[in-house]
Amino acid sequence: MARNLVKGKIAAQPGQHLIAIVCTSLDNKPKSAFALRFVVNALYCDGKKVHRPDMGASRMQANHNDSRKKEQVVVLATGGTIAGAAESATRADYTSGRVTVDAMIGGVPQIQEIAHVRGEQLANVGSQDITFAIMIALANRINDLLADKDVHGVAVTHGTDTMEETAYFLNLTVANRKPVVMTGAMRPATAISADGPLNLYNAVAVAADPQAAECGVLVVMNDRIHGAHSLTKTNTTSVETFISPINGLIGTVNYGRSEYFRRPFRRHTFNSEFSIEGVSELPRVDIVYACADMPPDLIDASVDRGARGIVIAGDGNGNMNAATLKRAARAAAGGVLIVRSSRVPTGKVGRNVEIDDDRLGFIASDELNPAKARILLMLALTKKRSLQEIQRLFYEY
Ligand SMILES: NC(=O)CC[C@H](N)C(=O)O
Repeated sequence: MARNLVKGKIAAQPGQHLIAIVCTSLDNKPKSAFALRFVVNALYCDGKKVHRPDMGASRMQANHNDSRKKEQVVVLATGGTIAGAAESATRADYTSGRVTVDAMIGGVPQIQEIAHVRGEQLANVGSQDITFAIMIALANRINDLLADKDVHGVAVTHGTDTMEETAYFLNLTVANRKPVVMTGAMRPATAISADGPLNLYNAVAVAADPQAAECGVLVVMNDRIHGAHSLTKTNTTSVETFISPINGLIGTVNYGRSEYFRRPFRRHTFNSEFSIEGVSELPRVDIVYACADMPPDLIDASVDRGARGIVIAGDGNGNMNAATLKRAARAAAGGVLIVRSSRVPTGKVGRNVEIDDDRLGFIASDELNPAKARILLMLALTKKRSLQEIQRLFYEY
């Protein structure tokens, strides 16, 4: 493939350092504006290479699937509403994980026009029943598949309830630059206006798109492309359920045509320091949800049950009442890792704001919600690490 180096595109924004992007054109002789595609290879900030490609530096061209050769994409199915079935097209009650991967792919024959697609059934459960054993099997299978030079990308179908947890787990444990794209549905396969088929079509299109490489694990739902670090589920039934409240969308995809706005800033996949090679189980970490006048002995219950870490879904900026704070401090002094996250869906939890983390030996979750903070802490605890090192992980991933 011809490589045409374009140097010195400037994308400075008010308040930012000047950033120059070195781009490689994938097409030496563009026939139209749409045929031009760029992959950002490296970013330079004040003359120094920035290893984590930035957010918002440039808006890339929309892709153009028609002019591209068909790539091989493997769909790994785990269940969820996308594979759900109801008694009728208008019933709200249904059962997740009824439709097989072959039936899902067969239901969208147009998908074979954008990629060579084949499926594998890894599980078939509602995502409330996803286990770490399934997540580990999924990460291992993705790592194996992506090591095959003929596989361009992987799409994973999954229930939406815990999709953000599996996405974040894979973001830390898949060690490859190729696209990994998760999708699901809010309406079962049998419903009027089921959203699963178009979501699957769009997810496969993104998994076949060279621009989706090095973005970490992406989630494609309802025409939006989210990053695993940022996205969260916000509505119990609506098709517009996922938002990325902290860092915003990675891009959009409309009938298979994607457009990218930014790249994830945090470390992931190919530059993650985590590995699940040889790991079959993870240490226990519990989540304790804070509320007014909460009973403090929930902390003791977790400690007594052998939790190696506790994530507090704190009020506001990771707060908890004085009685709980006392028990959490006692647990921390006994070697249990205490991470302060928040039950509030947006905003960071910073260190030493109303609680003296330095004195009590606590960790602040920074941008991670409780469910994702738990996953990071579980992976962090697979190896001996100091408090400072674990706090660093919360700033970097
Ligand atoms: N829309 C969905 O996928 C949520 C339903 C189901 N509980 C699941 O997570 O699999």
